[in-house]
Amino acid sequence: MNLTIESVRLTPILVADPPLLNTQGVHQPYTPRLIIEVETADGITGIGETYGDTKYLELAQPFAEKLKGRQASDLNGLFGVADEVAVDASRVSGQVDVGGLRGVQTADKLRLSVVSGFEVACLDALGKALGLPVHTLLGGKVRDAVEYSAYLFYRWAGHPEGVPCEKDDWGAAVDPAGVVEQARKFKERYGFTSFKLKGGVFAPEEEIAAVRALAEAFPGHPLRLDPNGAWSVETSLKVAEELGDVLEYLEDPALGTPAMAEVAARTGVPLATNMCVTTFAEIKEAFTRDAVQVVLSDHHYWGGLRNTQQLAAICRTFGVGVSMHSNTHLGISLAAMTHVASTVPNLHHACDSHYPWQSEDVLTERMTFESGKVAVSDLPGLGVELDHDKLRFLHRRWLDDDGTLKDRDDAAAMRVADPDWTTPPVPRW
Ligand SMILES: O=C([O-])C(=O)C[C@H](O)[C@@H](O)C(=O)[O-]
Ligand SMILES: [Mg+2]
Repeated sequence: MNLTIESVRLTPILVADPPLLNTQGVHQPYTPRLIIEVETADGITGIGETYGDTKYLELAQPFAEKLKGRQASDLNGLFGVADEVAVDASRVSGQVDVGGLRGVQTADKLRLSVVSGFEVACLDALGKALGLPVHTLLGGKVRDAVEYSAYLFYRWAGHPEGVPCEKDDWGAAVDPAGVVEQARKFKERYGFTSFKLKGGVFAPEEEIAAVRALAEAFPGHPLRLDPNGAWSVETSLKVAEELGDVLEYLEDPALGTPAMAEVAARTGVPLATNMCVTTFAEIKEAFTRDAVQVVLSDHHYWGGLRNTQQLAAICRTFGVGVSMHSNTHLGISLAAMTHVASTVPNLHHACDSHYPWQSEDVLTERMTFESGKVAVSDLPGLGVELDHDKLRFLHRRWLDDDGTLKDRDDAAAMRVADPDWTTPPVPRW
């Protein structure tokens, strides 16, 4: 068996995205992703997926070059390769990432976000070469299916008039009734039994009313609310008090570890985060201050599936819960998330996934949810197959774009509807 990497193909694409609202604006009609193909000397191809914005592409190109001639099995070596790739300082502000709402932006995190796509592709190739599923390469699954939660968003029925986009049948959700209706559709279509509402969009009272309406419509179902740090400590505490009886956890009510620690000290409602613990360096302060009770891992920016396992082990050591965060992603990443989640013993909360919002994919067969769960594949590698025609079609869309959509910008998308829109200050309420 020859696992030498002979070629690496990088294909940036634009995929349709609905008008999902968050505290910074609204999703653009198309969002960038990068599809990675790693081919071994034996002609085996492994696939991976990660963020597709320019700053990731800039790193992925030199990274891909350095990978040629290395072994697909040399997963630890990927981090050394990443260290050799220079990050343009202007790409990392050290501030919270405005495009993706996933915490501070650092050069290391950018590198890890690229490493993760290659690590998944190498694991897929390795699994196919050995005839083993990715979960076996990760030490073996401890469950046969992984549970996901319905990721509810306030949204418009469609993108603003005149904006080229794909249509969908979800309808608008801008009030409690709309949110409940959306949750019903999620339950009907995918069988989800826990619900997360993306908040920070409307005033807290309106979002409290929406979560109350969900609790009435779905009694006993786990509920979460995530305003992406849009609230002050006092507002966070007020929401926690009003919704404490129905929330499984409150996600990033306030921005940053000090504010989260203050909220956590004064409420019994568990706090989850994908904003203040997003790198290994951030763990110590957050855990010693008891600022968070659940960390939402994300293999994309934590640096891959094995780093996700390491994060889970640290959480287990400190008695902190673990689950999964999601940005817009396609089926390759859902497959990767499912493999790693199946190996984490202490994963006791349903994971987030944007996948139901994505009408387009690059797989020959879409991933499916049964009773809110994705079955863990036992096929070699990730157990999914790339559809090259679909990939070409979505790449063509990326090539044809004039640059407006090549970098995610929720504020710019919002300005199409509201020309005066600027990213709100934090805390917003
Ligand atoms: O905090 C979170 O769960 C996210 O940031 C997930 C996504 O980025 C979501 O907020 C979005 O895409 O608008
Ligand atoms: Mg979040």
